[in-house]
Amino acid sequence: MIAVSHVSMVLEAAGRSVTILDDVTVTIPAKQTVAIVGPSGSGKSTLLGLMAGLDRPTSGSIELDGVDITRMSETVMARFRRENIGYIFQSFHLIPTLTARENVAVPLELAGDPHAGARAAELLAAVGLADRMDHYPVQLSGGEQQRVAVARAFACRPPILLADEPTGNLDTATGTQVIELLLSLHRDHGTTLVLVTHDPALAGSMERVVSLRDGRIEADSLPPIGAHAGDSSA
Ligand SMILES: Nc1ncnc2c1ncn2[C@@H]1O[C@H](COP(=O)(O)OP(=O)(O)OP(=O)(O)O)[C@@H](O)[C@H]1O
Repeated sequence: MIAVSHVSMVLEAAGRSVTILDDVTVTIPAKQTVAIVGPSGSGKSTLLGLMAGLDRPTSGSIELDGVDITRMSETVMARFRRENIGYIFQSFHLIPTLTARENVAVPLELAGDPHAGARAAELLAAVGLADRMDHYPVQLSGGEQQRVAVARAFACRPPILLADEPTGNLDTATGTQVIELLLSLHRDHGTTLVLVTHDPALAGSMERVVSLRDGRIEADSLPPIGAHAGDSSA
C-alpha cells in the first residue's frame, strides 16, 4: 500500500517560492492500477517521483507498506527502492553503452544475484526480445527500448511499478503493447501499477483515475478507503 499523507512540495524558482503540490493525500492499496492525470504542470511527475523516493516532500509523509520513505537516509532509500519499486521513464533512460541484456542485469547485479545475466535473458524473452538481447539501445526501436526498460524495472520483482508517461514517446500501437505488458505484470504478479499519462484511453484502462490540478487532487474515481460504512477490509 502507498499512503501519501498531506504532502506538499514547495520549490524556490527565480527567487520565489512555487507550490507544486499542495496538501495531497491519497492511499493506493496493494495490487491496484492507478492513472494520475491532469494538465501539464499540475504536479503529476513530481508526485510520482516522491512516491519513488526520488525526491523528498517539503512536508507530509509517504509510507510504503507502513514504512515512511521520507525519513530514510539516501543509502537506505536506494536499497529500499531497489527491492520495492520499479520506475519507468517516458524517455526509457537505458544506459547507451550497455546491451539490452546488460541493462536489465544491472539491478540484479546490484542486488547480488549470481545469475543476473541468465535472469536478464529470461526477462527479455518474456517481453518478446529474445533475439535482441545483445543489441545496444540505439539499435532498438522506441517500443523495444521501452520493453527493455520495463524488463529492467521489473527485474527484481518489485511489488510496485511506477511509470511516468510510459507511452509518451511511442505511437499508439506500440504504446498499446507496452501497456499490455504492464497490465500482464499486474495480472500475473499482483504488481501495484501507478502511471502518469495524458492519454485518456490509457487512463481508462486503469482501475482508478486520480486527477490533479494546480498541485491538488481535483477528482478521484474511487472514494477514499474506509469511506463506506462497514468497509474495514483495508
Ligand atoms: N526543480 C524544479 N524547480 C522549479 N519548478 C519545478 C521544478 N520541477 C518542477 N517544477 C514545476 O512544478 C510544476 C509541476 O511539474 P510536474 O513536472 O510535476 O508537472 P506535470 O503535471 O508532470 O507536467 P507535464 O504533464 O507537463 O509533464 C511545473 O510548473 C514545473 O515547472
